[in-house]
Amino acid sequence: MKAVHFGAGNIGRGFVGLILHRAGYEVVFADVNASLIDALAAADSYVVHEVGEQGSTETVTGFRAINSATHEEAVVAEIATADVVTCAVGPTVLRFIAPVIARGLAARSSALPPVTVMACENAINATDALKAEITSALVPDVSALSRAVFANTAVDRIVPNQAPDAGLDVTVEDFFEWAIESGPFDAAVPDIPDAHFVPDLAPYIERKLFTVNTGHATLAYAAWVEGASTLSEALAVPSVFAAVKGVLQETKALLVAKHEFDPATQEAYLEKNLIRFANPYLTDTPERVGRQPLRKLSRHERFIGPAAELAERGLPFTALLTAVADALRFDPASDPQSAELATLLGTLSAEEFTAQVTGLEESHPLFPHVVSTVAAVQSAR
Ligand SMILES: NC(=O)c1ccc[n+]([C@@H]2O[C@H](COP(=O)([O-])OP(=O)(O)OC[C@H]3O[C@@H](n4cnc5c(N)ncnc54)[C@H](O)[C@@H]3O)[C@@H](O)[C@H]2O)c1
Ligand SMILES: O=P(O)(O)OC[C@@H](O)[C@@H](O)[C@H](O)[C@H](O)CO
Repeated sequence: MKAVHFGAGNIGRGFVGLILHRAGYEVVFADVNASLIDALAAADSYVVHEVGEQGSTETVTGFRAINSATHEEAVVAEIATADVVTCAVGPTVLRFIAPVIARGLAARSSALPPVTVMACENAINATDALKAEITSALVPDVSALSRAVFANTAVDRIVPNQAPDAGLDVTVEDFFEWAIESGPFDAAVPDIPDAHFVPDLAPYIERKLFTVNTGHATLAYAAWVEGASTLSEALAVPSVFAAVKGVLQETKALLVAKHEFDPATQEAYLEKNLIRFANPYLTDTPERVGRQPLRKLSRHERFIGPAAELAERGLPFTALLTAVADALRFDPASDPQSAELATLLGTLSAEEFTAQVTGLEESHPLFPHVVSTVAAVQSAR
């Protein structure tokens, strides 16, 4: 079995590549980072260090690596004969890899079984977004779409940026979860024993994004405001801990009301995540977890997504607004989106900023609350 995986970064090597290798796939990594691809192509193996209470070490072998910027034809040929295509490149990069996948599908023999395509990004229904981009790339002849099965997934494992001297090895937390929707598969689901296949992915992806990622981003932005250099250091500050716990209680209320999760089970889930965020064996930073604040402040993302639904249901969302206020203060020099955010804050009215950045409609019950939050941050600058 062969898998082509776009994005040989933290989650690519430390999660998707590892799990597919364990499942018996030969993994072909495709990435535009020349030094990373050269190192992978020259290596026989890399090591994944799983750290935490259940720490262990695992070696990944049997992979190949192709530079998709300079050797697109080779990636197209691999996709034409692959069993699985995955990606972990970031939601904003899907439109760049889609034309390559489209070409791979067009080159694929219709005699082969369809290839499974799964985007492993932190976004609701990222595979649907990838499929839409692939469709655009195939227009006007979209018949090659029938040579693929597209399945949405929810992936969860904290993989921080790696130490400069780590080489290809990756240090990851010991926890992971990979949920894949089963509906798109007619007969058999792909053979990935560490993944679980579920008929309805929505509760899983929303529980993950609105608990793990909402809490994580709240922690990152509060840590940045606090001047903390690591997330575990910030979480030890009582006011930061309270801010994170506050958003998790609000999103818990939404998840329980919307998906009928058992409240005690959801409480245990959020408590487990507080422990994950404080993992003393991992060094994770506000810069990584807060990266791309404009993406994180968008309509269906980890803050505005749940806050909007809470407002619609008449449930509290004040802790989420406080997290949004902290996000507006995120300004590391390394993050181009935070510079863009600062420019927008300085040039738009609070109403214009709210409409443009969050995508909320003026008539939405959350809109005036976000406007007030933005105005307060603007007047304090
Ligand atoms: N790191 C985590 O803890 C984690 C966990 C779950 C999900 N995710 C999601 O996985 C995705 C990747 O995150 P990451 O932390 O691994 O980031 P990363 O920056 O470590 O890796 C991304 C990789 O994609 C590559 N890339 C960029 N443009 C490309 C292109 N056009 N073609 C091929 N490769 C390209 C980059 O060179 C890089 O190696 C994001 O959507 C993230 O939200 C991350
Ligand atoms: O990858 P992002 O930028 O969407 O979010 C940053 C982190 O919250 C994220 O990478 C988590 O570590 C991951 O989602 C845990 O499963």
